[in-house]
Amino acid sequence: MIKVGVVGGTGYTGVELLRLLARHPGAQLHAITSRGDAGMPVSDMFPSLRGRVDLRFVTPAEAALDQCDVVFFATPNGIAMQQASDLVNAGVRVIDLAADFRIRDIAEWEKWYGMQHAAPALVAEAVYGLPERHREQIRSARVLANPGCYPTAVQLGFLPLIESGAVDLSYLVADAKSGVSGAGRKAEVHTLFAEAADSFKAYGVPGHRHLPEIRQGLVGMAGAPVGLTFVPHLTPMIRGIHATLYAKLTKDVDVQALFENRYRSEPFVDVLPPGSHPETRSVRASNICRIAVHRPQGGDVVVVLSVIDNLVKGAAGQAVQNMNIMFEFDEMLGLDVVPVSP
Ligand SMILES: NC(=O)C1=CN([C@@H]2O[C@H](COP(=O)(O)OP(=O)(O)OC[C@H]3O[C@@H](n4cnc5c(N)ncnc54)[C@H](OP(=O)(O)O)[C@@H]3O)[C@@H](O)[C@H]2O)C=CC1
Ligand SMILES: CC(=O)N[C@@H](CCC(=O)OP(=O)(O)O)C(=O)O
Repeated sequence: MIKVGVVGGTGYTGVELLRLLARHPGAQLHAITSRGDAGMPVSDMFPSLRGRVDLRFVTPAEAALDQCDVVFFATPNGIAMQQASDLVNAGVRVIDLAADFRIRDIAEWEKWYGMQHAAPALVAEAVYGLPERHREQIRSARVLANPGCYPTAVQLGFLPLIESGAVDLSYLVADAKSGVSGAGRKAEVHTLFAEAADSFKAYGVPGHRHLPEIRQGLVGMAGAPVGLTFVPHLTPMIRGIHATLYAKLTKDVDVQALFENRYRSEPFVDVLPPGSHPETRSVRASNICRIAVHRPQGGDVVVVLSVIDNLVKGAAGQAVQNMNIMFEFDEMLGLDVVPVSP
């Protein structure tokens, strides 16, 4: 049984971690932090966890995180980088759900995140936790950079095409839509019901902070520069990401077979039969990414549809999947959840 700490247990990804960890047979919750709600029983804030989590929130200072085997940071960007060195030096493994360790180029990270990086040396050793690509490195990671939600859906959708050299790397398009929980639980005007419901909009078109993360991943797959256009949208749903990806084929390949072969042994990627159109609700509350691949009218444009639950495969579920790999548990332990439908 490993001892687990969660920093930021009152946020959307934090409570999703608690939901998954509470039923994980190899993990014991040791401390769950909140600065604003320290002292409150976790199950008072989240009645869904009554009988499952009997801890109270504690402040990060009270949490004795150095007693843990692993600490998850479900905090805003810029928090984990301040505490990770001390934890790693105390023998604690760190899984950051924020972006502090995702971008290898420190100057690039500082440009997009608007702050100075506090732990550049740890960025150099951190492992990017997309298991479908980096499973071997994840096993021994001391600092694990859990991928962003959009980057997970987009990279899994492009991966077979780019690895096989089947597409024109100079013109890749990712048109992605997210539910409102992607913006977190903190109060903000643009996520108010009257602002976000019954409406639909793009944002971040000139540049979103997930652009450099996705580009870094695609360049790693290709071993060459890529030209990527990424446009995120906010949709009036709570959970889910739907990424529609476009690329131009440079050779005549059976794209269905390409995807099926690449993901045949992946427990959390489901390649749907030809002609399918995956819905976000088909992955709701699960760690599954469902993918369909099309060549409309048999042309040379390939269209990939990739759906995930942003809070699960896009955050807490992938983080638990990474924990399972790091601690040599079965990769599906605690994650064999049937999606909720409708
Ligand atoms: N929502 C999503 O779909 C996804 C989110 N992420 C990333 O995961 C992280 C968490 O996101 P989300 O759960 O949505 O965020 P929320 O805003 O919902 O929650 C943030 C949590 O962090 C705590 N917190 C805030 N500031 C600090 C601090 N300075 N020190 C310690 N704890 C702090 C808050 O509690 P308190 O203030 O009481 O301490 C709260 O529990 C973010 O970096 C986000 O970008 C990644 C993928 C998807
Ligand atoms: C709908 C919405 O606002 N989504 C967030 C992205 C989700 C997120 O929290 O980003 P990370 O995965 O990098 O942590 C945004 O666009 O900023």
